[in-house]
Amino acid sequence: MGSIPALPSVPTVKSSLAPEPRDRPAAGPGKQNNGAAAAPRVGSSLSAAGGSAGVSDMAKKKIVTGDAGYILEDVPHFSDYLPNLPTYSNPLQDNPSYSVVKQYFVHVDDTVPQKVVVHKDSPRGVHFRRAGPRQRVYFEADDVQACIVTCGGLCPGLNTVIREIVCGLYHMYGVKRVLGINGGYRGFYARNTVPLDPKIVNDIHKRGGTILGTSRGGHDTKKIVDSIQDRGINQVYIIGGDGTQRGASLIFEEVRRRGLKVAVAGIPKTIDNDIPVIDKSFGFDTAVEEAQRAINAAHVEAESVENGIGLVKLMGRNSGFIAMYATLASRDVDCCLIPESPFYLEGAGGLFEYIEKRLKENGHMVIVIAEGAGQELMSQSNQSLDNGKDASGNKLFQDVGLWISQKIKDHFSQRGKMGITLKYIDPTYMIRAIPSIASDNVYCTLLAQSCVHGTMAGYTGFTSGLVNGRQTYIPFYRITEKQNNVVITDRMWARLLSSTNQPSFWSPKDVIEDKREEEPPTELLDDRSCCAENDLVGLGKGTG
Ligand SMILES: Nc1ncnc2c1ncn2[C@@H]1O[C@H](COP(=O)(O)OP(=O)(O)O)[C@@H](O)[C@H]1O
Ligand SMILES: O=P(O)(O)OC[C@H]1O[C@](O)(COP(=O)(O)O)[C@@H](O)[C@@H]1O
Ligand SMILES: [Mg+2]
Repeated sequence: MGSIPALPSVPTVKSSLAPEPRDRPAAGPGKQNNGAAAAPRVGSSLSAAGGSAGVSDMAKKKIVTGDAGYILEDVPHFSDYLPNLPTYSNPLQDNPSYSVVKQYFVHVDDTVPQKVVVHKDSPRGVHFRRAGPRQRVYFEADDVQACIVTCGGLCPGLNTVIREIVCGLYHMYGVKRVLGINGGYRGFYARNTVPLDPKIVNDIHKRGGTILGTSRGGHDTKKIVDSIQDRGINQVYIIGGDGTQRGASLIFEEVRRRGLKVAVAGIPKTIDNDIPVIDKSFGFDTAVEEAQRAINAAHVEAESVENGIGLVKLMGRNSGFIAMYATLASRDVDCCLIPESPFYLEGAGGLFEYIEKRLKENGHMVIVIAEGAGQELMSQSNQSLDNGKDASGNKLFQDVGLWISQKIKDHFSQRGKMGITLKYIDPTYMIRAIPSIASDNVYCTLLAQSCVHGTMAGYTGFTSGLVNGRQTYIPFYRITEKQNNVVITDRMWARLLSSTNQPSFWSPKDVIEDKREEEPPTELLDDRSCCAENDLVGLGKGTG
């Protein structure tokens, strides 16, 4: 964490766990009731945020420390760089739907722990600011000009998030002016905008894709912030994955450098579930559900012929979560191959040996492979193949499904080997393009509403995300500094191995080396207990 200089003006205060009274008086003139002031000890680390690409020294960490090793990785707030802004009472307190809710406003000291499994003497550890409505807001409804942009690859639920931002702003805060930015980041400066209101977005959650369009590449910070200024935009909602959040961080820094009262907020999107810290990304459950259809088809094809093999490729560039969860859910899969678990084809303990064994035992088998699996094997066997990068700089992969199908066919066509029939199914874009299922729709709604509450309350430079079942505000650098990957020395991968009976392709020595991992990844289903009062009970949580 490095040394955290204490700010002399902020007294050391013990956190109170008492709920914030509903009728707590408004902050007086010149005071902002934004939560940061109640923090025990606040520091600002001057180190580059996480050192990740695209995040400069300006992205200062806002760290608050407290007793017993408590650390709050806080998010920026207008009051950090725009002193004495006026605040207003939250219109939700007069909203008939919400005004009856007991303790509707989030207590200024509420934070959410990153780790919920602790030992008696372990430090309290890292926390994130709890998301939700605050008593005081930094915008009057008529002054808000919001905009929404979607970037990167498609993901089920994008339209739901758009819908719920528009409806949340409109119905909860009375905000009427919301613009859609067309075609991703480059839309800020190269395309026309579209006005959005609850009527226009009413049915869009039933459609796949994004009504705003999306793109890769085209992030030009200066042009984007110029456009934000020219259009009088003061709330920017950016929906996208790791690359998008890096871009959002740069926009936030430039906005702050120019001293603009513009809230920049991200909503994490990735079908691959490769974003760290958060419990899971929206659209993931939909993807796992839809993958079942492809796996079922592969299974039907395989079991209908002698020595049938059904092979399904699923998305997952660097993280094999979809493949792992689709496999665990299906129970028809005999082998799951993911980028995090290197495998080999020939010889003892290799894939070919396992296929032969499985076919002899069962007469057919199903293999699921994530698109990023086996890339090193492919480049070894054909070193000249380099597919280059996409417009965002993401490495483009060769089709591992086609490659491995051919390898398996070649192997079993050798003299003396058993004859096989292999059917290869690539449902990847079909999975990505469908509308989100019900549970993802609820999740999208909470993410969008949390984001709206945060920007209205003057927070900026944050991503809204679910941490241990609670909605939180997470600083951009925590989202972009690393990737969420399947940890193959965790219980979840062991569960998969025991359900498929596939070889681990690992020697005990490899496993010992991998145990040097510092921090466990976020997992959708793990052994963490689920508290009854969770913001989203049951979502992504199971007993394992
Ligand atoms: N390091 C970066 N700095 C600024 N913008 C970035 C960066 N990486 C990606 N972007 C922009 O974010 C958008 C989406 O990125 P991409 O990697 O394609 O998808 P995702 O956000 O889903 O990971 C693109 O418009 C791209 O230009
Ligand atoms: O063909 P495209 O649209 O460039 O995207 C393919 C990639 O997009 C993904 O769905 C992930 O996209 P993001 O990084 O945008 O979330 C990968 O699974 C896949 O490799
Ligand atoms: Mg990405």
